[in-house]
Amino acid sequence: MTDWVKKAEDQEVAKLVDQLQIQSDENTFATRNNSCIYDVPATKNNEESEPDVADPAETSLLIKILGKGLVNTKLSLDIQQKNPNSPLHSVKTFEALHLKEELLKGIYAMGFNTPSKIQETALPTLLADPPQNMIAQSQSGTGKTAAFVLAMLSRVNVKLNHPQVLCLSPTYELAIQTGEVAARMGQFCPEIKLRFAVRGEEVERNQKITEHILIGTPGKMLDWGYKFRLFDMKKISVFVLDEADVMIATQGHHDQCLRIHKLLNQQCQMLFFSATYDREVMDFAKLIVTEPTIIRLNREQESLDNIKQYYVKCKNEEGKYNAIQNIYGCISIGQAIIFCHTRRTAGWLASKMTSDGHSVAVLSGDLTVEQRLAVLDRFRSGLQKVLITTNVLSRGIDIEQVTIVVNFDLPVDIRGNADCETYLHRIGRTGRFGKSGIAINLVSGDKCMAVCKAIEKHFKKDIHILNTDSADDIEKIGN
Ligand SMILES: Nc1ncnc2c1ncn2[C@@H]1O[C@H](COP(=O)(O)OP(=O)(O)OP(=O)(O)O)[C@@H](O)[C@H]1O
Repeated sequence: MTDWVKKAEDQEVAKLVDQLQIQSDENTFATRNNSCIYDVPATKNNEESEPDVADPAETSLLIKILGKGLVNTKLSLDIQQKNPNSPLHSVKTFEALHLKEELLKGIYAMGFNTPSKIQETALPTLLADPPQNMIAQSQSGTGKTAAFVLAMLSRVNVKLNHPQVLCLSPTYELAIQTGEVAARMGQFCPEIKLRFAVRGEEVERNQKITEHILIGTPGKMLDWGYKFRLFDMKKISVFVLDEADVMIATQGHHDQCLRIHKLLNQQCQMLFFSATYDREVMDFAKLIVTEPTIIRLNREQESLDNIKQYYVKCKNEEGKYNAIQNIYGCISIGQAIIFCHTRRTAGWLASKMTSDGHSVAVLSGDLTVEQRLAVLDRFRSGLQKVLITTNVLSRGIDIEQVTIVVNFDLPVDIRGNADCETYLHRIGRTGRFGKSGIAINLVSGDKCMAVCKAIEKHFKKDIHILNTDSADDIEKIGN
């Protein structure tokens, strides 16, 4: 494993992302616009004027890199047992799992003293004999990766020199992240060999792969296992689908994962892990995973209880801008996020505010993951007080210190109706942990007003009118 550890360490993600430009698929090179967001080009392409949305794989990577350790949660677990022969129990210590000593040493060397909530329940099932299938869901940072990596390492029979464990990730960078965890956890097990099955990794056509664990992206895995037959898919005993929601919901990945799944042995242990599962994705997962134990960590309920909500009537975009000018002094006392619908609006607003001498950060979909990290780091460290963004700042990315959220554009679905879930998610960023927060909605036109009213009705919480031309009203926001 030593070479492998070194390799993983050498491939520190920050540097990687820097060199590589994130790709949504190993075979597609996304062309990125690295030019400064403030330079809104004269000829604007469609992407800029369409609603800006987050790429789930990029978001996962961002969340992983931003994550600073285990998220402690008091949320309850929801467990469904499809196989009546697999009694469920939980462990309070890693010793209780009866792991190989070297593996336990690796866990402690990583600074893990006790299992996290999801690990307590998942690990006994993951390590059980006979092997049990699992579909697990819990929010980012709760210890899923560490759990399945431990299962992967503990299942390897080092006497057999062929791949026994496959772990699929949606992107190169996410695969490397998982590999790094495996390398660290297995650092005292030099006999366990791992290999990345990602672009740039090549194997001679006439050679067989002898490593025990393959971590990679679906395309490369299919090439190696099916097209070039560099290993025997039927000999795989553990199959892990990480970021299962992204994998299943992304067309290309979906097909490739299904093909891999079909080539596997019936007895292969199937483990699906994800931070979220849409209903369809969960239904699909249940369809292809036989008798799974399903573990879900109940979602933290975002609430509007601690949030004062306002709306400001504006004539047009300029009117909205004036409203922001008027409240700038107030919003920049703490930290504020301004949400726009499109990259174009975000860019326009940022350039206007910048030219008026305000210091603002911008985060939109045309930035690389590395650029987004830099923007978030600056904002989180308080260097910039105002962050202008789109829906690309999607759920899961936590910025605790936000006190005001401004909806420059109210969130709407493709039919133009109020998107209440996104509204809750956006403004739920403020007013957390019992602190009070403020949400200001800039409303122009009847359609927009109707959206605002629909949101008010949906949550049964008043959204009060705010006149940003009135000093008294503005003072009201801060109190
Ligand atoms: N039992 C533990 N004790 C202490 N730290 C832990 C434990 N398990 C995991 N961690 C640490 O917590 C962080 C989050 O863990 P992990 O990456 O496994 O979570 P995750 O649920 O897979 O998150 P994501 O969905 O972002 O991949 C990591 O820094 C990891 O090293």
